[in-house]
Amino acid sequence: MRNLIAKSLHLKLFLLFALLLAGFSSVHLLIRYYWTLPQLVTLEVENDKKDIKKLGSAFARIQSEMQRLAYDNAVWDEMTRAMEREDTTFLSKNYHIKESLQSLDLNGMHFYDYTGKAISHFALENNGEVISDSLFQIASEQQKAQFLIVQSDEPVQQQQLQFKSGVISFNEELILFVSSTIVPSVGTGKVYGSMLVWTYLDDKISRQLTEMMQRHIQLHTYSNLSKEKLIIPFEKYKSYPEIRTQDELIYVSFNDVFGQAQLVMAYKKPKRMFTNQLIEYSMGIALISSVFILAFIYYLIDKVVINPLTSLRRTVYRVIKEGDFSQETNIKRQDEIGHLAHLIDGLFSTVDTQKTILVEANQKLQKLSDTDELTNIANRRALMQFLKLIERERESALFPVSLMMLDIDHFKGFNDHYGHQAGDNVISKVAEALNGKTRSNMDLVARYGGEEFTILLTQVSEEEALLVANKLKQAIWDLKIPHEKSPTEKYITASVGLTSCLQADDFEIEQMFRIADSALYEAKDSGRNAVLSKMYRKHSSEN
Ligand SMILES: Nc1nc2c(ncn2[C@@H]2O[C@H](COP(=O)(O)OP(=O)(O)OP(=O)(O)O)[C@@H](O)[C@H]2O)c(=O)[nH]1
Repeated sequence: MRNLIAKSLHLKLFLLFALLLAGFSSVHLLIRYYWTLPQLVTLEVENDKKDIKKLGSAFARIQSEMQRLAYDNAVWDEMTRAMEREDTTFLSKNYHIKESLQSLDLNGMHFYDYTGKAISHFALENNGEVISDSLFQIASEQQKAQFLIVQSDEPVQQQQLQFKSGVISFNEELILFVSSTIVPSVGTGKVYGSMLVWTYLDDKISRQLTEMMQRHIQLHTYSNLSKEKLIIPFEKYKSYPEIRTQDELIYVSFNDVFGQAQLVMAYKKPKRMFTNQLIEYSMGIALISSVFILAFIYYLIDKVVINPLTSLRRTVYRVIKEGDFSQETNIKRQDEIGHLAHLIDGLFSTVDTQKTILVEANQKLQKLSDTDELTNIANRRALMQFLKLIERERESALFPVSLMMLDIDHFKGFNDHYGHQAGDNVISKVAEALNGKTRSNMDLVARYGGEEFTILLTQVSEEEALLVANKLKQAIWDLKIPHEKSPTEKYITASVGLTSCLQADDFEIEQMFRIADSALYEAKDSGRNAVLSKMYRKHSSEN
């Protein structure tokens, strides 16, 4: 795997992006769990506490409204007089009116003297039925002590107006009450008794609270609720680290006048400003968009950098493999990759030019090494190469093949008489004549050495070869180069030894030379300016 990565830019890039994605996700998760979520949770707890505080205030407001109502009626001189006289008729006529109680959302209105003795009372069920035995009429002394203010045998002479209010339970019914001392209209003085108003803690109150809180508030009795629920005592809600549980509702308990939790208010817990699901979605969306963004960046880098580099690499590889430096990268850009491609094109072009120069130089060198300097015809080396080629390509249609050895007659005498330079000129002229009388594409005229030539004929019969040999001999005579020192002729002449190999299988280079040489020897011996053909025989068959 490491090897694969080391070799591929694509893989490196892919790995880098995978790392980026993993890094991004980790950072996102860390921020989420160690910073965002705790902050949101703290904020949520704060908001829940604010709600509970608001709930407490709303409940207090209901109580203070009842208190105002009690004040409006209790602090009235007419009332003090009626209380003094224990004028129940006055009280009944003015206060014990069903409609006014209902319109005030009250269930009961009671008057007591300063000792706590009930003087007049009026109480209604919610359906409008009069309660004959008012709960407060039959209340115990202990209970009375909680909701009434004055209970001394002696009348209190001078006292400020006083209130008591709270929740109390009677016969498993929860009741909200307010009691007020009855004092003259100045708000202070002799206490004539107490007035008490009360209401069931039921739907009426729940509706009022719902309206004030702008959210549905249910009322429950503490003892009716499952003990598994988290019920937060209103007095302690501030110290609670968490308000929420798995429950749908938040429960807040309020104490009765004895300090016992009696009333529970419940409301649907407000929707979180955040939900885990929302954060999960955001994480998911962030991850998906990151994948897309990284994929797009990957695509861009691939298109802009890696692909052009790959194309460059392929071109360079192909050029090296094929050895054809005339190719181009075909990348036309202004940036660094464009410059690199331009440089590579330049390099290719330089190599191509150098190569051409080298090839030409090699060709020239080849030609030089195959050419005789004096005569400009093939030299012995080229001749031998051609013969070896024939030997190798036996199957080819070159046969029959004839080999002639041609030697200028009495050349020593010519040289001695006319000088070496003149001798050179003769050699050149002879070569030219031989070349002119042979087929350039089928035959080869080579200078074998000194004043000796070899003529190789392909695809000719023995007879034809003999004709050619004679033609060549005649061509030299026809040059009519005077040779005063020749004992045989007045012009330069040559002798030719010839042999022809008809079968490819019989062809042996050395044997060809041997027989042609021997024929030449015999031609010379016969008086020169002669052609002598000798039958070819394979070396092995000769023996
Ligand atoms: N000018 C010149 N002379 C050469 C060259 N190569 C060889 N020779 C001369 O050619 C002569 C060859 O002489 P020989 O081999 O004795 O034979 P010949 O005098 O030609 O007599 P035959 O061959 O028997 O007819 C020698 O004198 C060589 O010096 C050359 O390149 N230029």
